[in-house]
Amino acid sequence: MPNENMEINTICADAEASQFTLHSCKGDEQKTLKENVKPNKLPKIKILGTGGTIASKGASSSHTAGYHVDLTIQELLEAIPNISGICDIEYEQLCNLDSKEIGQEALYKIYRGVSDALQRFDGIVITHGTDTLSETTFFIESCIDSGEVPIVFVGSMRPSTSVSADGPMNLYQAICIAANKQSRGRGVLVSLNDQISAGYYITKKNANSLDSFNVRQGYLGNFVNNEIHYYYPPVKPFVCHKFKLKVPADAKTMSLPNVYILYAHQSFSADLVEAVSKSCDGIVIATMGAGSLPDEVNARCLTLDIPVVYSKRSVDGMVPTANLPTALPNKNYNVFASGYLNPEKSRILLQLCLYENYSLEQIGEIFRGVYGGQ
Ligand SMILES: NC(=O)C[C@H](N)C(=O)O
Repeated sequence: MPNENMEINTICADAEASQFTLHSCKGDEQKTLKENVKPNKLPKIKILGTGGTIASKGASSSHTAGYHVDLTIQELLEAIPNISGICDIEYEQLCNLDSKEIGQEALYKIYRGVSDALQRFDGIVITHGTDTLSETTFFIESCIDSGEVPIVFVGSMRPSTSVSADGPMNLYQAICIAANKQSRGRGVLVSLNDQISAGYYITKKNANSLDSFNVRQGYLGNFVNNEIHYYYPPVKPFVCHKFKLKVPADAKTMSLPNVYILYAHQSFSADLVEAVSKSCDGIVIATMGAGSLPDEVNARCLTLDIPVVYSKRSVDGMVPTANLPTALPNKNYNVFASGYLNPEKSRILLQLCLYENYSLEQIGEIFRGVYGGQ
């Protein structure tokens, strides 16, 4: 349960000194205590390690590519400023992978790790590679109702061995964010490069820069010099459909249906789409513009027996339903627009719909929900 008694406001420029003020939230008796006065109860934060660049080492301090995952979550925690005045932590290594290797088994471990921690902790922090971070955040936001407990994902763009490695500061900030009362009720968050973002919307936009995550709907707040500034009151994306992942409690993994992503381009082939459709349960297409595909591809998609989601190559913007092809007579309509979702998030949403055995009609409703329930 969230800690009702304590609100933490960090006020000191010197993080090492850990001079935090602790405000008792009980009625009128608002007291300000220095960190050396032992608080009764600090927020309890669970930290789950999964790997990524944040847990990587390179060949030398000037290398920012070609590194490998080599650090445990304990070693990562040893490299950050003192947090003993902020929260009590417990940590666990779920896996230690570059995020390109995260498949259903690792994703399920993260899901289980978060679900278990929700019962006993006030906040959860997950270290994760940035390449597929937005897929995991979208999956967790779609499958877990976290109530008041913030779930904060964090990664880094530089390996731990590089000059000006960003990992330790990002991790420190993520823990502060998870422990902060203002973060309650905000669902899945991402802490990276001093920004706090919404896990549902966030997307990796730059393959190299420290400011790699930045999307229009994404930023919720800022972390500066130990201060956390949210721009809005607690909010979760109201377009997010919550799925109940029905997996037996003793299962080691889940088995989501196969959904493939195809990237459209000039001369994009209808035969390719049809050939792929024979070996999967659904297709997502990164269309040109806002749902544009050659007429022949549109016509072929409508004849398939599996759902096809039209997403987009462009990082920003959306695919409106008005750009979908017109239904064939006497054939169930199997083509859906992804709205604001990029291809990889559309893939997860379609996988979850298929896992639930939703009908084409229900899948249509879920995807229309992405626009805000139109
Ligand atoms: N910056 C990173 O974390 C990239 C890394 N390849 C990963 O996703 O694990």
